[in-house]
Amino acid sequence: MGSNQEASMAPKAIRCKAAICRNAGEPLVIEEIEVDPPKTWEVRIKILCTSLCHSDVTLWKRKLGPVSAFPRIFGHEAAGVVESVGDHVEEVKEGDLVLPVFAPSCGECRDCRSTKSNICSKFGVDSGLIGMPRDGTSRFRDMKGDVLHHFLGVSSFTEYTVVDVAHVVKLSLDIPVDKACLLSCGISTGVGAAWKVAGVEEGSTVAIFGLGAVGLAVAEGARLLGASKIIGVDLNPEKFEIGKKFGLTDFINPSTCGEKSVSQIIKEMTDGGADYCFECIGLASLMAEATRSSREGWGKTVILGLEMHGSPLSLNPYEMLRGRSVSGALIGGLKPKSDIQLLAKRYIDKELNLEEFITHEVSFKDINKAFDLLLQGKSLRCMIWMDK
Ligand SMILES: NC(=O)c1ccc[n+]([C@@H]2O[C@H](COP(=O)([O-])OP(=O)(O)OC[C@H]3O[C@@H](n4cnc5c(N)ncnc54)[C@H](O)[C@@H]3O)[C@@H](O)[C@H]2O)c1
Ligand SMILES: [Zn+2]
Ligand SMILES: [Zn+2]
Repeated sequence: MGSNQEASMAPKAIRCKAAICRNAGEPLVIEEIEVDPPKTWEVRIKILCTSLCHSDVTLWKRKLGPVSAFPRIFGHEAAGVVESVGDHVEEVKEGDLVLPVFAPSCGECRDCRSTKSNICSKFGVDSGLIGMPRDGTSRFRDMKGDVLHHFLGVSSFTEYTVVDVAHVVKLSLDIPVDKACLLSCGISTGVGAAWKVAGVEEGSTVAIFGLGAVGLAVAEGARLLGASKIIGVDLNPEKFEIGKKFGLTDFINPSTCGEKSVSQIIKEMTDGGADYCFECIGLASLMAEATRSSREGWGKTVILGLEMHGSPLSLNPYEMLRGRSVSGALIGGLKPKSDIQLLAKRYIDKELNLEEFITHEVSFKDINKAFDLLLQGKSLRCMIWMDK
């Protein structure tokens, strides 16, 4: 084939619509942008649907620091199809259903080869935080030619995005795309934390601080693993009714506890403290309270919340000496490329409840409504459809 023909077949930049955040905390603006072709090891994805996770909101609000960069394309929970691939990409091809995920896996580093870790040490924790993970540059430009920053290796609030193949999970086409989308972050985080990080056992007691999609996915995971008591803690009383669909058996509203602390009440309800506690809000004070709610001897607390204010966690060492442990996890300790496929299968097999997490749907042009709904505590996940 002549070089002219080859050049004409090579993927070109695409013009499409994206929801851009120009300044921290400001509503997103739908603008036309240009998305570069995928470079070596990269995949260009046509996003079909995306949803809003609280981590988007926390970092959308943040004005300063290394994770803050504007203008930016947020979004990291999505499903799409491969539009084109760069050199060396063999794992996926045009037309495949894929999830872009914020947690990378190279498949070769010490962590990727170990069953004990899901934190790829080749790419590190900040992979793709504001630019492409291998060279730090952007594949997005606005119509003035100015660079738009990436977000968490994904940037899904755009009709087309480019991600590194390390951030791609391939799924079979038999899962509906909106259910698949949920598995790209929040629901995998919660279910994975109960399953892989805590290892919840049959008959055990569980306490969950924060009943958003992540907290309720912990409940769903604990329900599937046979927990006997699943206590939810949330300031929003409406979360008890909805939580029952995911196996919640008890509810505590911290604002109506009177003299007693939440940990005291949990200890009374569980004969000494819950076997497994989870923090799914993002407040250091509640991470400590969750730890105090866990049982002496073997109680384990799993931190999932992204601390909203960057505050440090303060624990009483005497309480820790009495046999408690604390750990944290990204994306529920899952190995994204293999474990998310297992969760998709459990949905197909009608075991894992995904439907009830989608409480609202909006078209892409109304993306700011998804922010309002989450901030008002009305939605679990609002599905944002690109073609509606
Ligand atoms: N570790 C990970 O890999 C990972 C992945 C996804 C999300 N997250 C984090 O998990 C957390 C939850 O995300 P989400 O999308 O479910 O959020 P969400 O906003 O849907 O849910 C948060 C819940 O916490 C409740 N809440 C807020 N303040 C409270 C308080 N002081 N006391 C009791 N309840 C309170 C709210 O009413 C709400 O129900 C966030 O911090 C998010 O950044 C972490
Ligand atoms: Zn998320
Ligand atoms: Zn790796």
